Amino acid sequence: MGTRLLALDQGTTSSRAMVVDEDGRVLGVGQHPLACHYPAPGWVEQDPEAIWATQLAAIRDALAAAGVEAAELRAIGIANQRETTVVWDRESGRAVAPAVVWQCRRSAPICEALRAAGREPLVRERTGLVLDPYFSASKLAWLLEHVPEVRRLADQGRLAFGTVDSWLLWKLSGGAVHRTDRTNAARTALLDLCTGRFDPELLALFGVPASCLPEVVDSVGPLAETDPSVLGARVLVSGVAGDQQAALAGQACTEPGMAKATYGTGAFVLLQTGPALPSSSHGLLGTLAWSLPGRRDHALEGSVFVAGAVIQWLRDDLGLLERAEDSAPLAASVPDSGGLVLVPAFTGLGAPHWDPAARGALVGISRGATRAHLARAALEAIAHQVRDVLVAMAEDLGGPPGVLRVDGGAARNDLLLQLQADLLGVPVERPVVTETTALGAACLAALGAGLLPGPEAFARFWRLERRFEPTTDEAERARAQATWQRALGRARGWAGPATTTETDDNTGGGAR
Ligand SMILES: Nc1ncnc2c1ncn2[C@@H]1O[C@H](COP(=O)(O)OP(=O)(O)O)[C@@H](O)[C@H]1O
Ligand SMILES: O=P(O)(O)OC[C@H](O)CO
Repeated sequence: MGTRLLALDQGTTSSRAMVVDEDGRVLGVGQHPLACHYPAPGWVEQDPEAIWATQLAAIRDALAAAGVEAAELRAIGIANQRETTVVWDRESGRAVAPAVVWQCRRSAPICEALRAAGREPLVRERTGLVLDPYFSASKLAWLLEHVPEVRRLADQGRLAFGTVDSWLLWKLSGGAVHRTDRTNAARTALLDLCTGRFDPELLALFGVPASCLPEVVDSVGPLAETDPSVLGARVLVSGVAGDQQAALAGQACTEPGMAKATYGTGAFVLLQTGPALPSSSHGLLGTLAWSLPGRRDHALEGSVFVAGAVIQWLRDDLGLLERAEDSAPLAASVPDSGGLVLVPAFTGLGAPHWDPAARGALVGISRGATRAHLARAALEAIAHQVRDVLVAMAEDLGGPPGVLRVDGGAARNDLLLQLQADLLGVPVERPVVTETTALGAACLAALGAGLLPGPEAFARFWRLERRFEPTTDEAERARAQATWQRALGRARGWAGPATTTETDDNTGGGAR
């Protein structure tokens, strides 16, 4: 039997696992859905034990589908939803609070207080991020402040904090390893992007005790070994990265200037910048692409909080669709959205607007509006949000990337990708394997196990399936953009103080 790698993709809506061979050929997959809970407006939680149980079940299914025993695996790679904050008791190994999901806005008041105290520049300069409840630090601060058991364990030095990669490493290793890869650590708002270490001043700012932190390690190397009681064998974990960074690897965006967009629950655009530390004056994030021994590559990122999730909302909450894939034919049954504009700011707005108080808006409704128009407006909204990020990137870099590589669940939607190319005026390329995140985790695992010479070799796994060419001119794009900006103005600040003034100017400025 040739080399077998196991790639884990622990996402917001499901836990997936994939067995691949040394050429990135998929031999077996497993997938188990994962529930989100919404206990209050703007709050999003998950059960940490369910994260682990669904991931383990997906691993078992993938191994069975591939006809592979754990003992035959050369290595494991992990990609995970980022920022989501898990806390557990080191002694019992038990999670002691719900996982506070990346989309959750509960810690907005903590960020607001720090902003009012003038601390935002410190966070921005040191971490590359903005001061927003999206990132783990304020979520952890909230848990320490509001959950007595979390505080008590922290005071006793028994509290362990981790993003989902740490939680999975802890579980896979039977509690032997409390580590995080540097790309995940870069999303906590506690890591100094320059030194690659947790920063004491940031820890003090958010009131986080150093004793609860995981050890920060590279994205590749001998990161952990599975406990035999978990999979029935000791297996090396040799690659770990946040899912968007893993997708950047799976899309083989290894040269500076190459960009990808992943359309999952949210949409995440990352542009490779190489060893240079990226900075943005248009509301984008500076982040790590991957951390290798002796080399750190970086990326500019624009994070959109609601993308595929708006299709889920149409399906599960409004009952307008039976399946997510029905959105394409339904939207294609009308030539345009009939004037409807949907701004799906259900959990605020991410890049480049950074408005935690924004909420969803549906404007331009006329008597002739149908569910087909709404489905089309939903797809347009995904494409507009990604365009806003690409416009900000073009402003930061002096021009847009020449092509956008796409992946993720919603990238299966041909109409969405054509709308995207038309709004951007840039070709959009979809690879054969759209499970790019898992593929990227496998690439990192292969690199960490010494099977690949360097990231440049990731290109070996990438093959084009379809290219979507733009069919619009600049004037059409400008008109569509102007309408979208007006609708954005209606959504912004909605959940904030009633005095918030509405503005049609939402483009520049970036992070406040
Ligand atoms: N054909 C489709 N058209 C539009 N959206 C889709 C389609 N298929 C799946 N989705 C959306 O994609 C998301 C799932 O993508 P996935 O990459 O699995 O997400 P995640 O990694 O966030 O769990 C869901 O929000 C779903 O609504
Ligand atoms: O699980 P996904 O694909 O929605 O990704 C979530 C992101 O990592 C959040 O930053």
